[in-house]
Amino acid sequence: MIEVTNNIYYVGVNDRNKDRFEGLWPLPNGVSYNSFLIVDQKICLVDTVEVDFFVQFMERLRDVLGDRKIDYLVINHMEPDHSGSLALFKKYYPDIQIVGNKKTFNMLEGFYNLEGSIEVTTGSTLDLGEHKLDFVLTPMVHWPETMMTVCTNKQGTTSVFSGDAFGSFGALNGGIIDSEIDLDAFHLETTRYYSNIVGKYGIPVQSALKKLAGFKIDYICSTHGPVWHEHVKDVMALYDRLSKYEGDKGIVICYGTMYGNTERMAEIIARSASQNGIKNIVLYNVCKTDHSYILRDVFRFNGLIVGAPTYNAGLYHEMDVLLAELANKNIKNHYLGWFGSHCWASKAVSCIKEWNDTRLHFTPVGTPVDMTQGLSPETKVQCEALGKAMADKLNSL
Ligand SMILES: Cc1cc2nc3c(=O)[nH]c(=O)nc-3n(C[C@H](O)[C@H](O)[C@H](O)COP(=O)(O)O)c2cc1C
Repeated sequence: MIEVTNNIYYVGVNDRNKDRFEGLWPLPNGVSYNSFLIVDQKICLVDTVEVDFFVQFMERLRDVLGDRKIDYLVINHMEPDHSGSLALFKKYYPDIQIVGNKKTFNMLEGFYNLEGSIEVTTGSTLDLGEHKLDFVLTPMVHWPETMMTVCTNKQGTTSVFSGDAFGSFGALNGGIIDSEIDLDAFHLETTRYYSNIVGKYGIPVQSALKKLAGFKIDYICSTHGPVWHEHVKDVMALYDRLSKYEGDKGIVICYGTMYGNTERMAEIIARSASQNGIKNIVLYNVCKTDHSYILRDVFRFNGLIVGAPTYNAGLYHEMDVLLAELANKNIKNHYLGWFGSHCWASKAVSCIKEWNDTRLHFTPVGTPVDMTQGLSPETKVQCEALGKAMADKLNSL
């Protein structure tokens, strides 16, 4: 039995089997599906878990409750990694009252042919006895029906059940609350989770943070990763910065290459940026590093330089994929330089420019470098100039 605080129990599970979250994002350290149980005069469960883990989930519930019934199930988020157990769960607890908003109930019917019981909106409350629940609708963080449930007990301790917001990749290996865990592994994974899953929705995240500002929060209980207690302020500050797309000073240099010529350009650009005062520089081969890590670092740092060869009269397609993913995130406040290579008829450099003009809208920096065949002294000078231009720009901010 895992008590988070004052009769709020952790009843989540760990998934160390799945390779990729949403079929897309690698899970080298697994992921947790968190669910919480508030035991009071009325008993309330907040969210469920992925259906594959239903047996462990039921064991955790029974551990806390034995055969007592559950009065309410609050659904903060309908994504199937949290709602997948619902149809089965309802068979074990047929009298449970399902609490959600109008959009939750629409999805509940569509996904599982189930009916909601208590419809809430921002400002609605539910009294459990010693605990009171306040509901806060937070649409598009990161689905339309997403909401948060703020639970305050009579001693004044406030826990926010935040849905996917403030979540992290990584299974919970014994420790549940941040104070029980060495967080080194979770810092970057919280940012990778944010940038890949929530990153497109900076404006809704900002409006959710404003709604939460009225509460003095002691615990943030997300649906993935650690419960935040000692680091509530830090994780909220992180969300504030990331949702404003405010990266730290630094450059992500990302390239595609078949035979190493374009990579050589990237190395020269990186060295020049370093010599001109930039300390945070990361270099990625777009075919080698999973894009989720590149996206994460584009959110962490405000400069991006991309380069790729011309391929069949177009852009080397793995770079096309990355640029499409970046464009989907509506990233603002970022700077872009670019370069490319070709053998007989250049296309890559103009394709990258077109991506930026039409979809990315990063602020262009420096003069793009277009290399023919191999590295010449002139190309080397141009690459150095591009690295310097980005460094100068970021240093001037
Ligand atoms: C399958 C294939 C298709 C290519 N298509 C073109 C092309 O359409 N136009 C061109 O100028 N070069 C083309 N190239 C040549 C490369 O763009 C050029 O050699 C580039 O510098 C390779 O960069 P790398 O050494 O970083 O892989 C092609 C090369 C390959 C292997």
